Amino acid sequence: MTNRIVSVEGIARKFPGLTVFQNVWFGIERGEFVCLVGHSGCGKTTILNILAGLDTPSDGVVLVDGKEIEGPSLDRAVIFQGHALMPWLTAEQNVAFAVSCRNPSWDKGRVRDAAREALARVGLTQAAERKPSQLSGGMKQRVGIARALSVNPKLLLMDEPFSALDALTRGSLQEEVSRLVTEAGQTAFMITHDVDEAILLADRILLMTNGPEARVAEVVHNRLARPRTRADLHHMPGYHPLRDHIMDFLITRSRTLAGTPPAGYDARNPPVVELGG
Ligand SMILES: Nc1ncnc2c1ncn2[C@@H]1O[C@H](COP(=O)(O)OP(=O)(O)OP(=O)(O)O)[C@@H](O)[C@H]1O
Repeated sequence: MTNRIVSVEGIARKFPGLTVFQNVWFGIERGEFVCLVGHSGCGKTTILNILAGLDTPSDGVVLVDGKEIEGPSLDRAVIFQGHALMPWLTAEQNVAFAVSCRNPSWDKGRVRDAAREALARVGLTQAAERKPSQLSGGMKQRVGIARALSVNPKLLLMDEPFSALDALTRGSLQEEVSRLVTEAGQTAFMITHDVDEAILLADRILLMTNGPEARVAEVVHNRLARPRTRADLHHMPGYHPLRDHIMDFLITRSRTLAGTPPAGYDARNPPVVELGG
């Protein structure tokens, strides 16, 4: 008996004259962190949007807790690349808005306390009264993280959440998300272009071939021990073969494997590679 929370079953996304991806199957276990890696245009954002309920597959279905997705839901919170905060509300009000949508019966005081607690978890207590225009890029993204986690989603979805940030801020936020997600046992799905980010955060990394007609070519199980920190990552036994494998995929195999699948390829069970342990 598995503890599968998300089941992606044979999805495709087609536009007139373009099949972006097809026959994509994967699952996400409860408490698992899954990263999707692939080149621009293979359909990563489209897959995330389908999981969010913002887009629908042309073929196939996505089940969350056994039920087909029917649209956006607070069960599936998204952290976008641009923070998507409401500019006229303070940091606390932005989070409080999500908390009150999730818990319509809560009074103002309870909502405010929950919003403050969520901001405290990302180190933003002092900035609660500031509007987004008075916050740095990293702080805005922290508010986005606090807002997403404040609704206790079944699934946290992240579309390159750190890519617009400078390297230092990116590194500290990656570690913070890693800590928060681990502490909460939060199930997460993230798109990234940053191989070290995927290695730092993910339990499993899905490698997609180049589009059009992209597919999940391979699933890498990341066996590196936790906790992981950016500073230690490249000293950990097993890190280099893991990184080399993903880099080799992105540089060469994502292209050479594109198009017709190799003999024996089973889209429901793409090859699994265990690395890092
Ligand atoms: N409404 C649309 N009509 C036609 N083509 C579309 C539409 N939306 C997306 N596409 C195409 O689908 C493909 C996949 O887009 P998507 O944004 O999912 O890719 P991606 O892998 O996330 O890329 P990136 O890494 O650059 O964000 C692209 O070729 C894009 O042009």
